[in-house]
Amino acid sequence: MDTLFSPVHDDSRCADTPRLMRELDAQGWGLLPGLISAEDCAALKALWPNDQEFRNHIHMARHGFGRGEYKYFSYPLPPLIQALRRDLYEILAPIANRWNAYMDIATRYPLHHDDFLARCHEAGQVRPTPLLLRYHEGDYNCLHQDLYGEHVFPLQVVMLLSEPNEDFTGGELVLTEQRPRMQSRAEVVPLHRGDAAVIAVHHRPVRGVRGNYRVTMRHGVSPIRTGERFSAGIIFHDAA
Ligand SMILES: O=C(O)CCC(=O)C(=O)O
Ligand SMILES: [Fe+2]
Repeated sequence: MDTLFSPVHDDSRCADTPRLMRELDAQGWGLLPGLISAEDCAALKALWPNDQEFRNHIHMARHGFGRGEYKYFSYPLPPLIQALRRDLYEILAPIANRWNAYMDIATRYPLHHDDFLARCHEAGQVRPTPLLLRYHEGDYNCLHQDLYGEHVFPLQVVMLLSEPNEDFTGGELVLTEQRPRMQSRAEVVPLHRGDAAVIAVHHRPVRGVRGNYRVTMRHGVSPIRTGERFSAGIIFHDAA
């Protein structure tokens, strides 16, 4: 899985960082097309039955989260997930800091993930949050926010590991945003296998006539109509 490094370190990918920033600022989410290879998608899916890779197995229906399953990885994370979590954090921390400045939130994020994790761990948020998700026909993921304690990194990454219209139909990643005193707006994120979306965890800044204001974001997955859909999530804060 060492090949997993290449996308983030590839120059063409780095050159896309300004585009990612523009997308995030304009809509609260942005794409990282082809972040991981088809082989890496297959390797991640193949981890599903390996219980020693995971700390917890959640059946979403039992908690009212929707229908389908997910598993939180344990430490040490698989090398690909570990590398992506560290490298993507470094790309996203400056954006997160700018967003907090726009939203008048005092918190600033260190530029390296290890330092941010140390902050989480000191506060008792020590459990790893990256996860692998599996959905079958009829499964779905209710709109939610991945908050796991006081410390929150405001951006997260969702990687699609299956190919729409080949491996599954339906099952779209859906984002909603709720603006003060307005009705909610929904958007579908177009992903192919190997693509990732960077999404806001709970808030994003929107420029208004009287300055910036805070919009509440949620994400979920629409029902899978046919087939099997795998995804993986990278959340940068750890859980209490
Ligand atoms: O399956 C998906 O696309 C969404 C997964 C999710 O909720 C997450 O990674 O936090
Ligand atoms: Fe989520």
